[in-house]
Amino acid sequence: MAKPLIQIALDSLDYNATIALAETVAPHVDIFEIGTPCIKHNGVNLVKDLRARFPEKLILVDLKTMDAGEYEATPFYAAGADICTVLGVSGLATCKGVIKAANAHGAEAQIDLINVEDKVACARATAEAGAHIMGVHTGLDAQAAGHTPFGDLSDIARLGLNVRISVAGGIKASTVQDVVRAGANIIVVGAAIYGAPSPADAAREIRELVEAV
Ligand SMILES: O=C(CO)[C@H](O)[C@H](O)COP(=O)(O)O
Repeated sequence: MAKPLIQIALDSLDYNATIALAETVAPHVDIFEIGTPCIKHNGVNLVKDLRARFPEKLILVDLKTMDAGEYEATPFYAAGADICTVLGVSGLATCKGVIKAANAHGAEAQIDLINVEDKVACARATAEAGAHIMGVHTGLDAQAAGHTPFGDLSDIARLGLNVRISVAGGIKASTVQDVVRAGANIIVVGAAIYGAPSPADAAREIRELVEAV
């Protein structure tokens, strides 16, 4: 199996700090995630800027779309996004809209299972509808309440769906190898990199741990 990809969550609101962090960690990551607060704050021009600066990297725009899937996602794919996210709780019609926009641009749609009651049913239905990536995600507020994505990751991985699995939610050096072993294809790391004394060293350590599994 291919080595999992490493995704840095760029979760700052500050435009220049976002670019600077991307430059710092670029040698150690595969995907730049423009986090939801960041894309809301900075808009589509940040996608164009990152695309121009890093033509070799994948760019995920964490839109967390809730309605009007095709309409909302299309300009972000047109600006250079490789992946946009849509909320599983939005329902199948909205997910299908983002999948359609992704396919029109030769790109991918990721279903974010955050706060979905029946994650297995949602994953099955959206995979059947052509979703490319299933995002197992414990959000920042749920993390603060003590939740982790590990149980959900096992539930989704064992379905054997024809999608890649992304996992996010407080992943750090001490847990990254467990999520690789549990079947994650894309590992999202935010605070454990950008909150570290040296984000470059933290990203390098994550890469080395993933490669060592
Ligand atoms: O999408 C997000 C919050 O909704 C975060 O970007 C994601 O959870 C990764 O960050 P962290 O590793 O700090 O949890």
